[in-house]
Order: sequence, then C-alpha cells, then structure tokens
Amino acid sequence: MFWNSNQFNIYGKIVMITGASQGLGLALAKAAFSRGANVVIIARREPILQKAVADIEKFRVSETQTVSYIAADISIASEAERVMAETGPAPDVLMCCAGSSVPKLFTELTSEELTSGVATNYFTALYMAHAGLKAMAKTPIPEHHRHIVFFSSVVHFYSFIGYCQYAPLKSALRSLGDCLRHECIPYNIKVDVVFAGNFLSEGYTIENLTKPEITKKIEGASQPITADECAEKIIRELDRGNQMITTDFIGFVLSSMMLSGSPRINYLAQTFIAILLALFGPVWEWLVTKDIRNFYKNYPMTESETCPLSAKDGNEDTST
Ligand SMILES: NC(=O)C1=CN([C@@H]2O[C@H](COP(=O)(O)OP(=O)(O)OC[C@H]3O[C@@H](n4cnc5c(N)ncnc54)[C@H](OP(=O)(O)O)[C@@H]3O)[C@@H](O)[C@H]2O)C=CC1
Ligand SMILES: CCCCCCCCCCCCCCCC(=O)[C@@H](N)CO
Repeated sequence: MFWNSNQFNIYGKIVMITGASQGLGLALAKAAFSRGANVVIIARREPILQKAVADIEKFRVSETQTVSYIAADISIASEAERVMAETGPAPDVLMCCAGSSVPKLFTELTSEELTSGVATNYFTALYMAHAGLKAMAKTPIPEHHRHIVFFSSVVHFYSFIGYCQYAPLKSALRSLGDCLRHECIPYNIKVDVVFAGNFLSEGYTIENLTKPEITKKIEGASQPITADECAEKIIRELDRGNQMITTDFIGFVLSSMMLSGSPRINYLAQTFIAILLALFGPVWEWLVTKDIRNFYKNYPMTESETCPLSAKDGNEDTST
C-alpha cells in the first residue's frame, strides 16, 4: 500500500455528528461507536434522537464509552453555540452531516423550500463549524489530527436539472472546506469534504417523491448503496488520509474535473481523467440537453408560461 491506512483512529475520542438521528449520520455514529469513540449526536426531533441513541448503544466496545444527544436546530447560530457549550470538552471530530434536498423544477419550488435549502444544507454546517472551530482552537493542540468533516454531494461536481434548491449550497460547502482547510493548519485540524453519491436513507425516500423523471434519469449512474456501506466507505477514506472523499465510481470520476487547489487522491490518474472529461464534457452536455428538451415536450406547462420550450425551437443551446 502507498498509504498509511490507520489515520482515523478515534478510539476514546469525542466524535460529534449532526443529522445523526437517521440516515448516513446515524450510520456514521454507529460506525464511530463501534470503533471506541465517545459519540454526541445532534438533530431537531428529540424522540428520534432517543431511538438513535438506543441503536448506537448496541455497538458499544468499551464500558467507559459515552453516547449522548442534544436536540437543537443548528441552522440558528446561537443554537450551534449552545450545542458546543453543552458538550463540554471540544470534539476531536466534528461531522456536519445534517442536510436534505427537495428536488423539483425551480418554478415549482416555494420560497419557503428555497430558504430551507439554504438553512438545512449550508447554515447547519457553517454555524457548527464556526462554533466547533472556536471551541477546538481554545484547547491545547493534541498529538493526533482532529477533523472537521463537511457533507457535500456529487451534484457539486456536476449540477443539473432538479437540484436548484440544493446543489448550490453543496457547492458552497466545498468552497467553505477549501477556505477552512487553510485556516485549520495551525491547529492541526484536517478539513474533509464528502461528496456522496446516492445512498438509501429516510431523506432519500422523501426526495424521490418529488424528484422529476429527468433528474432520476441523469443521476442513474449513481445507484444507491446502503447508508451503512456509505459510512464504511467514508471511514475507510478518512483512514487513508483522503480529504476529498467520494463514495462511488462516478463520483470519483467527476471529482477529477473539479479539483482546483483541493487535495488529490491520485494525482496522475485524476489529471488524466480531467483531460478526458474536458474533451468529453460538451458531448455529454449536448446529449443531456436533448433529453431535457424531450422531457419538456411532454411536460404540462402552466397557463402563464405562454412560451413553453419545445424540442426544436426556443432555448437554443449557444454553449457549444
Ligand atoms: N441520501 C443521499 O442520496 C445523499 C445525501 N447527501 C447528504 O448526506 C447527508 C445525510 O443525508 P441523509 O442521511 O439522506 O439525510 P436524512 O434526510 O435522512 O437525515 C437528515 C438529518 O439531519 C437532521 N437535520 C436536518 N435539519 C436539521 C437542522 N436544522 N438542525 C439539526 N439537525 C437537522 C435530521 O433530523 P431532524 O429533522 O430531526 O432535525 C436528520 O437527522 C445530507 O447532508 C445530504 O444532503 C449527499 C449525497 C447523497
Ligand atoms: C462530463 C460530464 C459527465 C457527466 C456524468 C453525469 C452523471 C451524474 C451523476 C450524478 C449523481 C448525483 C447523485 C446525487 C446525490 C444527492 O445529493 C441526492 N440524492 C440528494 O440527496
């Protein structure tokens, strides 16, 4: 192996996970507990948090381990500060996993759904990272790396129809991760960003209820895995020291065209894939545009939309 694969040793450490009452957050909490960490989980709904704590408890490996929850809406800055104050000692690992999407066409989204997209996907991570880093910065720097982990999505690498309420905020998290990684150097804190592909969760079931068919078609390359598999994959990548983490093949390929100054996983392979994708990108976009025109051809437009797009006229693609 070229990498040291035990870089995420969390035995006896404090791991705080937001959005861990269900889905991926809960799967990560179980995985962290089974590796000997002390786990604190955060979400808004208390009964679901209580049930999650009981679930996590089953993975205990030491008598001295603790698992607890704090119910809070961490899209509110003062609530994120309260969570950090109530936890006591600063976490060694802060995973900002809370988030969700309402996939719909832009004009069909309400302004409340747009606002909650920003709050749930961006503010929750922004305010927790802010409160968390301030708390971590006050403690003496330990020997081991500490971590702040953001949860973005493959839709950051390739954004497409149906994800207007969600993808821009996941892109903001990548940017926040890149900025914060620089600022965390003096504290020996690693900043990791996870770009998950589809996985099964309560949130995934709900988003599929409103997801347009064309969105389902485009994201077909990312077949859902289970939340437990996704959590294991993320921990394996953290163990290898990777900071830009994808959870499926298409995610890894697409990440290569968007690396900017972020850390690489495989410098040579990703540079090569980036060149191929730069050549192939416009061809793909041409195919997708054709699919989208067909989708709109059969889509019931509202009366006020007097100029519906058709497959052959209007909205001509000028990009290629
Ligand atoms: N599922 C998928 O296919 C993919 C998901 N992702 C991302 O991975 C992460 C986990 O996804 P998934 O497991 O599907 O999510 P779920 O929707 O199943 O769970 C979301 C969690 O976040 C909590 N949460 C939401 N808003 C807040 C808030 N304001 N304050 C505190 N907690 C909050 C929820 O609890 P409560 O409602 O009680 O607050 C719940 O615990 C998300 O960031 C998601 O965007 C990325 C790629 C793919
Ligand atoms: C050169 C261009 C090639 C393009 C290939 C395009 C393939 C797109 C795959 C996109 C997968 C998106 C997963 C979304 C997961 C997610 O975040 C949601 N489930 C929300 O929770």
